Amino acid sequence: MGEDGSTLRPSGIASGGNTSEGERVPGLLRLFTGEAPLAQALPLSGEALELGRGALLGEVQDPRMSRRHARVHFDGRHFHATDLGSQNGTFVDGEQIPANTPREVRRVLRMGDSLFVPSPDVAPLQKRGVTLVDGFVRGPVLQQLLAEVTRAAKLGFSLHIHGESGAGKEGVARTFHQHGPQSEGPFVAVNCATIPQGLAERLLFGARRGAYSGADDAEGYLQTAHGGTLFLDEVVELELAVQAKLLRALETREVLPLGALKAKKVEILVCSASNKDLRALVSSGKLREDLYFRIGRPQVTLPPLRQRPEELPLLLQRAVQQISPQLGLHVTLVEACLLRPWPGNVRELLVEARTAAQAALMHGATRVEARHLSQSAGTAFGPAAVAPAPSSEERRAPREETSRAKPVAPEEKARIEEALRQNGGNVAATARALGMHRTQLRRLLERHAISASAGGDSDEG
Ligand SMILES: Nc1ncnc2c1ncn2[C@@H]1O[C@H](COP(=O)(O)OP(=O)(O)OP(=O)(O)O)[C@@H](O)[C@H]1O
Repeated sequence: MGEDGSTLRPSGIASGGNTSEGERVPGLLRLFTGEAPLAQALPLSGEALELGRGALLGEVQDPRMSRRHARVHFDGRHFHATDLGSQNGTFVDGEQIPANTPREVRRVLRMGDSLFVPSPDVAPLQKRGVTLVDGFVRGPVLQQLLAEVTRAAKLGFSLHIHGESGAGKEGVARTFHQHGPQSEGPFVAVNCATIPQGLAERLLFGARRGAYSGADDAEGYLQTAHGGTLFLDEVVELELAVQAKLLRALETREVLPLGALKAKKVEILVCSASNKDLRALVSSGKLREDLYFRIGRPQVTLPPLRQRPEELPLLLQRAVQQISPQLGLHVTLVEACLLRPWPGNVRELLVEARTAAQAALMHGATRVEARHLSQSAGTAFGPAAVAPAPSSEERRAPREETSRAKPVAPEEKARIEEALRQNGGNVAATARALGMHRTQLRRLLERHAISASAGGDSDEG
């Protein structure tokens, strides 16, 4: 696995020398300056940090910051910022604050062209930075999770990945495969939620010619994954009878295709994923307990993008540059994105960033600004019915994020209907255009009582 050139090396300032290994170091993460993503940890030495152009910012200075710009104070739970009479102002969660009046910072602080995110522990960023490996952006949380995944893979275990839709579970599964004992073999990804009912057995286990009228010899996903890794996304969407057959195949390492008399040997590693809590699904009878014991552990939880802000600027930069390598990022775009909850996670962010880049080009801009981002980007689809409840660690919602708690928004419905119309009623294409998974879109269609049949409901494409 190659590491791409643009890794953001960790940088920081001394933390006062009093912290020991494992101790949490509250402070600020400086994630963006000028036009570039950054990975700079600024630990609070004592209770407060005074920020301004000068020594504290290290090598990467910001000419638009005043020499004494703002003070940030941590009271043990919350961060507060006070503007010290700066020339260009201090913005807390998107709003300019008056000078000499402390304001709680929930998510992001803007000074000059720099963005700072408060964090109860800046040590992970200081140690690990943000890396780019095979096009996959990895912040400190993801790096730690992948280290765990790699250990499970090397031991030849199964792995279950829990996380919201679009958070990057497939990328994690690929890392699992690449570090496993069968990395030379195929990686076969199957989204169980999109397998039409009644076809699951044939698609998973294959069929022999004549098994049913018109049946030809066909390999199933399990045979295709022989010698490699089978990634079962949304595994709980399989019917119980199919779950039983899957378990049998995994236990006996043999597959019996439909209509076949003789079983075929298969050697596969299994990685599964779900955005739901598997234990709860076992309790409610939707997942077989014995299958849970076979594939549900060990489990890793991939946090949603809103809990991994370190990755966001680099993800944005890459998405924008796919549209045009000449386009830069404006600080207001990154700030707006850091303020939104992104219920569709990385998938949604990438789609919206590309759309914003196109809008910027249409306006003849050289940098993508917040005004090029669609208003509903990153906000409209929450709280996703499928999203796990926010953990106690989850940062408190800033002003923009309150839209997540609102009941179904009418503009959400209008946006889905418009996207469906533009895509001729094709659910798969519409989901792609909206930056979400088909399953997520289907749930929203149900929630809003929208029929996809207007333009022909098809999953093709
Ligand atoms: N860290 C990342 N760096 C770059 N791209 C990413 C990253 N995480 C996810 N992506 C991209 O975001 C999109 C969604 O990721 P992925 O399909 O892995 O999500 P998922 O969690 O499996 O979603 P679902 O459960 O809906 O299938 C993909 O295009 C993927 O390449």
